[in-house]
Amino acid sequence: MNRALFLDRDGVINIEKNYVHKIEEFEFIDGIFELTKSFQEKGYLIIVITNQAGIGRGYYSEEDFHILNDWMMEQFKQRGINITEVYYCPYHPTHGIGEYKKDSYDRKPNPGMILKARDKYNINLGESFLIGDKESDIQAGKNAGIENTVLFTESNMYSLLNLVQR
Ligand SMILES: O=P(O)(O)OC[C@@H](O)[C@H]1O[C@H](OP(=O)(O)O)[C@@H](O)[C@@H](O)[C@@H]1O
Ligand SMILES: [Mg+2]
Ligand SMILES: [Zn+2]
Repeated sequence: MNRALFLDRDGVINIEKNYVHKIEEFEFIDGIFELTKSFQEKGYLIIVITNQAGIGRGYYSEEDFHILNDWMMEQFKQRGINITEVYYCPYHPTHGIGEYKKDSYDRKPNPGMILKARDKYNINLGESFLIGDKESDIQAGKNAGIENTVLFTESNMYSLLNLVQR
């Protein structure tokens, strides 16, 4: 079985600026490359799980998301870090427009995205980690059965480097 580091995107990989959807808006958070590299070196898969209701709200398109996402994955790849997969949920239960107005099992705090990754990559959630910037991220982890959850604030990204040694 595999172990994974599940990462929220906005507020953990990049600075949260409300519905970031353009490359020029995207600012990596200090320490995220070191953190993901240290987990990768310990054999963890790096998997991103992100609510992207900005799509459902009509602020940007799925195409916009994929352009930014491809660019983001390339930045990690250039530093020798492999993001196994990025799961995203475009739906919003009340503010979604048309087909995007939906109460989705994938939308955090629901665990849908984590469970899809578990099944596809044979992940032992009990030995995995999740880092999020919101309580709903942590709840999604708990709802999926991940015990090692970390609510991230700017101050402690580097302190997370020793998470794995323990
Ligand atoms: O990677 P994340 O942190 O799951 O992405 C969060 C953003 O999609 C978006 O989330 C929230 O919007 P909704 O309530 O889901 O519409 C807000 O916190 C926005 O500020 C975030 O940018
Ligand atoms: Mg976030
Ligand atoms: Zn725009």
